[in-house]
Amino acid sequence: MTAHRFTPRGPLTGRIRVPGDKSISHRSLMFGALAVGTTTIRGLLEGEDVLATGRALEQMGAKVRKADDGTYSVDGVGVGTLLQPEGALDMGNSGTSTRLLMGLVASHGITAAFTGDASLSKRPMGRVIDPLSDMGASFTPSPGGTLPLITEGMQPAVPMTYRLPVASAQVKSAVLLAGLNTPGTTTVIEPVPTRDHTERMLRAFGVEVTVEEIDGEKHISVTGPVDMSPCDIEVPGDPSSAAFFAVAASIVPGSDLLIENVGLNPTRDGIFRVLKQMGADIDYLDPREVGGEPVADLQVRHAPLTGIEVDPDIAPSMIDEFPVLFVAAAMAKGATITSGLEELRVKESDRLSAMAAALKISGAKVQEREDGLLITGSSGEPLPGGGTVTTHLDHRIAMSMAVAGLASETGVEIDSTEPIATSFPNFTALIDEASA
Ligand SMILES: O=C(O)C1=C[C@@H](OP(=O)(O)O)[C@@H](O)[C@H](O)C1
Ligand SMILES: C=C(OP(=O)(O)O)C(=O)O
Repeated sequence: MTAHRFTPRGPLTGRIRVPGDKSISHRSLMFGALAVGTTTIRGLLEGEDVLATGRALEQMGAKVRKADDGTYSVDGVGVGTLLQPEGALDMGNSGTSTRLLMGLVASHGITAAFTGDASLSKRPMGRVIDPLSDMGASFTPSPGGTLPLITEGMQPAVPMTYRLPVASAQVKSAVLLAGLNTPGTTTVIEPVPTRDHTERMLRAFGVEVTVEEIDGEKHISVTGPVDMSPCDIEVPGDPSSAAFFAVAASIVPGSDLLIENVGLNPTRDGIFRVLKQMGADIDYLDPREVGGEPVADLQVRHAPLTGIEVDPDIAPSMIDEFPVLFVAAAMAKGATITSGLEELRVKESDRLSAMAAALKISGAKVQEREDGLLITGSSGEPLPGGGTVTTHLDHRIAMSMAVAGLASETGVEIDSTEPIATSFPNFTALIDEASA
């Protein structure tokens, strides 16, 4: 483990470009593997999670290549013809890889073992095992419904209508991906909207996806088995990565930073809406479309923030951004109250307790509640900093507390910087670049 102290620096200025969106990168590789022919992907995130997806797809017959100019290509095997993988599929730290690939395997006549790191091996897989079992797949999980586990697919699988019991794009996508090779119509009912990259990108690969709104709920259907045509994809910048820099520029005095090419899909942009409600100075420049997704350049200037009560309904559109929002709240004037965040307890770490502990060690006033945090901010005063923060193999805890370090008196030490490569390999280099 490599510990690192993120120390206060000058303002963040200039222009930076964050890497490609993690959710879109996973899906572009998976759908490329299911198409017959060659898909090209520009701007793929080369984070550990996405690379784990790529390796697993290669084990199942796809060919993933990187050209000299950085463009990736995927030679797909076609829906229904994924190959039996020889060894276990090592999912590393990635919940998205695991749950979506379990969905794919579930409707193919193959058996796959899924393994992962200590963090991933604690995360609940019952949420995908339940619906995929109803479609005919069999599972042998570890006690508690966790990894390591074996998925035995069923071909042909049985179509179903599944109402999501938790707001989860991963569960939605797992069922829809199983539906691609299932004869008949598979429908997911989504009471609360979650990120819709699966629906958008399947259409780009030639799949008919219907979305009906009934009594305020979305009914999302695919009718299998489908044929998928290859596609040229451009991956927009990841709003979840941009969020660290939006908060850093908001809380470090004198900052004026342009973050280029940030994805602003309405199912993902909650963090920017909440920061603006708190008084952040964020402008969207040159709004446009990249790869079927809304994108803009974000101009972020330092601004005094005020605590708010965050509407729990916005949570799904910023589910990964709460750790860094908590850092913004710790620097705001007054109290920030969050609720309805039970899902944060089953991410790479228990993000409510990990962030409460990390912020307290750094001198912030935090009260942990069952479903959220109550944070009383410092009114813009730097946090004292000091102790070493435990990141629990969680990239978002590491990067959030790195941002806190930039606005602290003495810096914040992260126990391990390795998890950062999961989603944002050049994070530290970009901090250096923006604060040079
Ligand atoms: O579908 C996806 O790409 C993701 C969905 C979210 O997880 P849940 O669906 O479990 O909320 C999110 O936390 C994760 O980083 C990526
Ligand atoms: C929750 C996350 O990812 P995953 O579920 O794919 O591990 C994340 O990136 O914050």
